Amino acid sequence: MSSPAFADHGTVQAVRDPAELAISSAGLTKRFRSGQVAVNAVDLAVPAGSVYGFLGPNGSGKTTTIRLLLGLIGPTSGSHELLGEPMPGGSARVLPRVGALVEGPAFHPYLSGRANLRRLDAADRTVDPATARVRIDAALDRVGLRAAAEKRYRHYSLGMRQRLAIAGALLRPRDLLILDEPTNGLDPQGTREVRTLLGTLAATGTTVVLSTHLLSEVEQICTHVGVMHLGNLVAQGTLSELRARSAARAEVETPTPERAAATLRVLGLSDVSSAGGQVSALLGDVEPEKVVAALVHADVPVRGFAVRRAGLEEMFVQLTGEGFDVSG
Ligand SMILES: Nc1ncnc2c1ncn2[C@@H]1O[C@H](COP(=O)(O)OP(=O)(O)OP(=O)(O)O)[C@@H](O)[C@H]1O
Repeated sequence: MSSPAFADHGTVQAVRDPAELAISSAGLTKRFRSGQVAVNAVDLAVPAGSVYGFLGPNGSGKTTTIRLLLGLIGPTSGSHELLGEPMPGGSARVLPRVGALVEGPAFHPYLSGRANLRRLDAADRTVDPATARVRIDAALDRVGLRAAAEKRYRHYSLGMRQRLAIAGALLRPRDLLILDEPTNGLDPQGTREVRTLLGTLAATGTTVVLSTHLLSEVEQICTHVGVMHLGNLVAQGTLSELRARSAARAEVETPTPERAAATLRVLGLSDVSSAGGQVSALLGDVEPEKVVAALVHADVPVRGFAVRRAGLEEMFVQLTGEGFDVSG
């Protein structure tokens, strides 16, 4: 399976076999009546079998995109496919294979986890009530709640509550799970529980898409990432592709920063900045050894020289102009 190339402004550059994509969209756009464009020409490419982190600051359009994908709202323009089926035409065939957690299900606090799932299962008219117990037990097993199944929901920890919500989405076998901020509001223990669960689900071949505003979450559990900013998909691909794309900077430590900065500019380096005894600039296509030679040639005393690649966090800041919450 080939990997998608990074898109500079929301376009997927590599042409992929659509059959390998669990989700693909072309020009998906949502303009609300207020005139606000919440999702702007988004071309998603979510490879089958991936754990795809849909990353962006609050208000960047993640939830609206997920609602569009699930057909909960219609697009202003653009199209998309889920599991190879065009939507909304293929809804009846494809939606039973898609589990989603957008607004968590309303669980009854005084009922047990099992009884809550029973109610949820009974609301699905398309399944055979005679096999409910098997389905519910299997879902409880998958989220590790079998032993706590008879406990009342109100006695569940936050992590257990979220795992029960995921169990609700797993009452049928699913090929694709779409989860909106599944760890939002959880304590560290609950967050760990849910992340571990998502890893387990992915290991069984289910494609998992989760939206998050936490870069660390993407780094810990995702294979792929799509970055949203102001309704635009500003980058998409594997984590290693994103890392490889991050810009390299040359850093020079010198007692003559002004002369060093001038030399770097002459060589064609951009974004030259100087602070203290340190001069830094984007390398671009210039080879580091050429930079060192030019500095020596210009009689710049070089006390230290390093080439540093921006970390993912710095890169996201460059892409979105915003810091990401790196905790969690
Ligand atoms: N029904 C609506 N009508 C008008 N504007 C909306 C509607 N729903 C969302 N928006 C606006 O669209 C933008 C994107 O919102 P969205 O909820 O998709 O972002 P998000 O990335 O999921 O953020 P969050 O994590 O805060 O939910 C926001 O500015 C929001 O105010």
